[in-house]
Amino acid sequence: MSYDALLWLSFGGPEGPADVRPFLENVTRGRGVPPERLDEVEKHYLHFGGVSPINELNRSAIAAVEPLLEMPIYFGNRNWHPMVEDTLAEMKAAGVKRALVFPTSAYGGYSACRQYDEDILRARTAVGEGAPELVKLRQFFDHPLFVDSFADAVRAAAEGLTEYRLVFTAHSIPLSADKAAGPPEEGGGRYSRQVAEAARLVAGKLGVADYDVVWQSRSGPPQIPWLEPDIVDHVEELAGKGVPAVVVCPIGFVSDHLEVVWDLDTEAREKAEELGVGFARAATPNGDPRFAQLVAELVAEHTSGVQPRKLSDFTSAGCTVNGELCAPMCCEPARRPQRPQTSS
Ligand SMILES: CC1=C(CCC(=O)O)c2cc3nc(cc4[nH]c(cc5[nH]c(cc1n2)c(C)c5CCC(=O)O)c(CCC(=O)O)c4C)C(CCC(=O)O)=C3C
Ligand SMILES: [Fe+2]
Repeated sequence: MSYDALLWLSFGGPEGPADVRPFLENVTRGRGVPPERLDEVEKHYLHFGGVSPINELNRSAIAAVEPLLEMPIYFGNRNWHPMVEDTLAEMKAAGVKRALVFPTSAYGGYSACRQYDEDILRARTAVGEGAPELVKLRQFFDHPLFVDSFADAVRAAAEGLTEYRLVFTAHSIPLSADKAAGPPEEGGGRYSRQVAEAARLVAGKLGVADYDVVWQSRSGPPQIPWLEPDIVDHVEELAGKGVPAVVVCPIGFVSDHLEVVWDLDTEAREKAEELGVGFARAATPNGDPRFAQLVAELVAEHTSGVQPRKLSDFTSAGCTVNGELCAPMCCEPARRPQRPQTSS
């Protein structure tokens, strides 16, 4: 099959203080995130001048992939400019008929996979007649280039530390969302099981037998259970056990965006320093040439019949056409809690 372009589809982030609130409104529309949490998260963004690193990181990763492909790369986001519907309109105007889509998330689950299908659907609906056909690339949490990149990043972060605990972290999601992750017949938990598998593969590369998998960046009302433990609580627990240092590997993310530089480099690091625990954070793959190779290889699976490389036994998933689901009822969005109506 031939393709005219690659659409790089990401989350998006604000590029100035005035963008922060409207960006957060876009992210949380209809999701039952309490306003207090939004106020809190707004402060995290304003702490960095209202600029998330995510758009720049995507632009530099795209620049690294461009020389490896024989097709142009377009950049579009779910929550902030360039918005994917505008990008798709531009693609149509440029004569693109069929494109591959690289979503900047390695995992399954509603937020990590299915929501990108919804973005594809939304963009194609907005563009209407003549919208390019969009084929999404598969999940890559178990690709050897992804695993190797993280393994080397942990090695580099741990340099000089003689004794440390290796801690993997990924974005928390509600337990109900994790239960609904994957097709129902699989029994749920596709997101948390894939995160655990990626951690196992990286630890295996490093020859580390004992490590932890924890979660970060939870939001939503406190009465709703999310994946635990939280990274900051976990640092506290390790300190209580006398662990001298932690090396944190953000296995759930591909770039050093705000959830990484705030929740890990700021909050978790401050907690570690307060408790006298050494703290080092492994880099995410974004700046590693192997990440560019990974994207090029996922593309080549479609354009030149390259055999998919994967290190786990998980069923390959995520690759669908025009925002279709991977399977019936796959990664159903969890029912959002009803918020009491406030009159204004
Ligand atoms: C699984 C997952 C990933 C990894 C997969 C992927 O990478 O796609 C991810 C990535 C990201 N999450 C990000 C930012 C935010 N996520 C939020 C809220 C939420 N995330 C969730 C899940 C995930 N999120 C969930 C279940 C919520 C609750 C609301 C809802 O049910 O949808 C909120 C709202 C405020 C808050 O409550 O924190 C913000 C601002 C940024 C951009 C950072 C930047 O700007 O640099 C990135 C890459
Ligand atoms: Fe998020």
